[in-house]
Amino acid sequence: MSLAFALEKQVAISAVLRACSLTSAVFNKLVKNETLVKGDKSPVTGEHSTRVILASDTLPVADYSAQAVINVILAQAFPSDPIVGEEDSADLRNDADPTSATLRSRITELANEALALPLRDWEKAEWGIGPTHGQRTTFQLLDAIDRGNFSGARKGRMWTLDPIDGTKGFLRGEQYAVCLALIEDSEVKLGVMGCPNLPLKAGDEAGEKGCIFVAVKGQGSEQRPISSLQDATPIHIPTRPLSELRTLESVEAAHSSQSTTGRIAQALGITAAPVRMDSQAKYCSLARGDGDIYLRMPTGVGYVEKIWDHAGGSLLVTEAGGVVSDSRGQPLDFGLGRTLGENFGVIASGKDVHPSVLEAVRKARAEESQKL
Ligand SMILES: Nc1ncnc2c1ncn2[C@@H]1O[C@H](COP(=O)(O)O)[C@@H](OP(=O)(O)O)[C@H]1O
Ligand SMILES: [Mg+2]
Ligand SMILES: [Mg+2]
Ligand SMILES: [Mg+2]
Repeated sequence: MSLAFALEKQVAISAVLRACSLTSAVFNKLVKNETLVKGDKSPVTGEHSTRVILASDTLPVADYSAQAVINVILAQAFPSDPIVGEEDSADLRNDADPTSATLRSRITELANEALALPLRDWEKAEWGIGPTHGQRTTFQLLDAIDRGNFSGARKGRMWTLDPIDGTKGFLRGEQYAVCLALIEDSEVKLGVMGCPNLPLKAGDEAGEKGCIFVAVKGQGSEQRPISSLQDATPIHIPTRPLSELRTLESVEAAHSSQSTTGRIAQALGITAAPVRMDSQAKYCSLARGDGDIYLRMPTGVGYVEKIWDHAGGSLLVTEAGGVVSDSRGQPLDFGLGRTLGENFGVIASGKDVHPSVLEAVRKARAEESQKL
C-alpha cells in the first residue's frame, strides 16, 4: 500500500526541482552580469544595454517563470486543484509598459527550458514512464501563472506557492527557497522547499550546495541533495541545553523587529549572535538543527504574513519534532485566505524550549511597553 500523498510528493519534488534549475540559471545568466555591470560602473551601451534591461527585471523574470513552471506541472497532475500563488500576470499583460513584451519572451524561453529538462532516473523509477511536459506558448504560460489566483479557503484542498521566497537573498546570491505546499481543510499536509544555495551540511560553504526539504503530515521530514534526489535523509530537531541555543531571523530588518528579537534572546540567556538568513531556509535550518529558535517579530507597521511564506516551512519543523506558533502562542491559521490574517509574527523551535521562548516574548514585550 502506498503512503498517503505519495503522488503529490513526487509531483511537488519534480516541480520544485525544475523551478530551482530555472532560478539558478537566471542567477548565473543575469543577476551576476548585472552585478558586474553595476560593480565596475562601465558605460552601459551596446550588448550591455540589453543585459541591463533583462537584468534589472531579473526579480520578476525568475519569480514569474518559476511560478509558471510549477503551475503547469501541478495543472497537468492535479487539474482541479486550486493554487494560492504569490505572483500574477497582470503587469506582464500591460502593453503600455515597454518592458512587458521583453519580459514575456524571456519568461517563455526560461519556463520552456525548465519544462523540457529530461526526467531524472529517480523520477523514472518512481513514475515508470513519467510525465513529459510539452512546450507552452507565452499566453498559456501567463494563464498558468494566473492559476495561482485562488483566494484560499477554510475547507477543501489547495496548493500554495512561493516561486522565490527571499527574493532579496536571491539577488544577493545568498539564501532563497522555492516553496510549495499542499493544504487540506486548513491543515498543511505536504511541504517541499528547494534551497539551491544552502550547503548540504550547515556552514560548509566550500562543500556541495543545493537541498530539497520535504515533509508529509504524519510521515516526518527529510532532506535530499538536489544532485541526487533518491538520497533522502530524515531530519530531526536536536535537544540542546538552553545556554547553547542560537536564534534564526530575517536578514531584512523590515521583516522582523531585530530589537525585539534581541530582547527575547537576552531574556533566554542566549549570548550567541543571531543567525540571519533569508527565506524559509530558516525553517529548513531549524528542522535539521543548524539553528534552534526562529523568531519573526512584527515590526509594528501592520504587515500581515502570507500563507506561502510559512506553509511548507511550518510543516517541516513540526514533522521534525518542533512547534510553530505565532508570537502569542496561537497556531498559524491557514484557512483564512491568502494571509495569516489572525496571526502576529512567528515563533518556531524544538518542543522543549517553545514554552520558554513564549515566556521570553512576553517579557520582551513588557519591557518594550514600559519604554513607550
Ligand atoms: N514588512 C514585512 N514584514 C514581514 N514580512 C515581509 C514584509 N515585507 C515582505 N515580507 C515577506 O518576507 C518574505 C521574506 O522573508 P524573510 O525575511 O524571512 O526572507 C518575503 O517573501 P518574498 O521574498 O517571497 O517576497 C515577503 O513575503
Ligand atoms: Mg516569500
Ligand atoms: Mg516570493
Ligand atoms: Mg515577493
